[in-house]
Amino acid sequence: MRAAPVIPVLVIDDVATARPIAEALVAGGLPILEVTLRTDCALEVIAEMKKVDGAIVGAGTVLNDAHLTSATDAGSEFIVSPGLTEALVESALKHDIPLLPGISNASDIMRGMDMGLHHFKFFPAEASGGITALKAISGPFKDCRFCPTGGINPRTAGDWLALDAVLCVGGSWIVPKGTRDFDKVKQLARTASAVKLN
Ligand SMILES: O=C(O)C(=O)C[C@H](O)[C@H](O)COP(=O)(O)O
Repeated sequence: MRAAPVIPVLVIDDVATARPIAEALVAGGLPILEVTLRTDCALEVIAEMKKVDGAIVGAGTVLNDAHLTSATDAGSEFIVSPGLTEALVESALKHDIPLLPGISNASDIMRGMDMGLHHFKFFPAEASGGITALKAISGPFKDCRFCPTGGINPRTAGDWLALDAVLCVGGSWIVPKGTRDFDKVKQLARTASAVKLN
């Protein structure tokens, strides 16, 4: 979560674009890549992106033990989920892989803490009340850190990153769905990696 200010959330449906997209993101200063399991070829995309020097590739949209197992087998180095279940945490412990589960209220955080977690994705960040909500929710949990994701854009990323409780943000804006414009991806990554704290 500290390796880059922005984690690109990727929805890739053409394996042929996996490597050039990963190369563009790494060259643009965003080495942490979250490949969502939202497309049929996502596991192949993870394996392809892992071949790129400097890329740290994980799987997103991981909902259960079966997803986590196949994502780990494909070479994922971390796991992101929109929510938090005991089964998923147990699966991550079994596979000894870092897990960033989604939370959107105090009870979710407390369940996570009961299982030894202190780092969470705040999802869906804007729809859950935005910065005001995260400030209020994170108040009682001084040791917890967050990666807000969902509805964040280049104009608001700096506002989120300025919060002490926020280590990084996630977002899909860096790689528009279906893009083959890899120079543009590099440019968007450069801008995101240099985001100024507002
Ligand atoms: O697929 C998942 O596991 C998710 O949790 C959803 C993604 O994180 C958001 O869809 C990204 O949000 P946007 O940047 O607003 O597009």
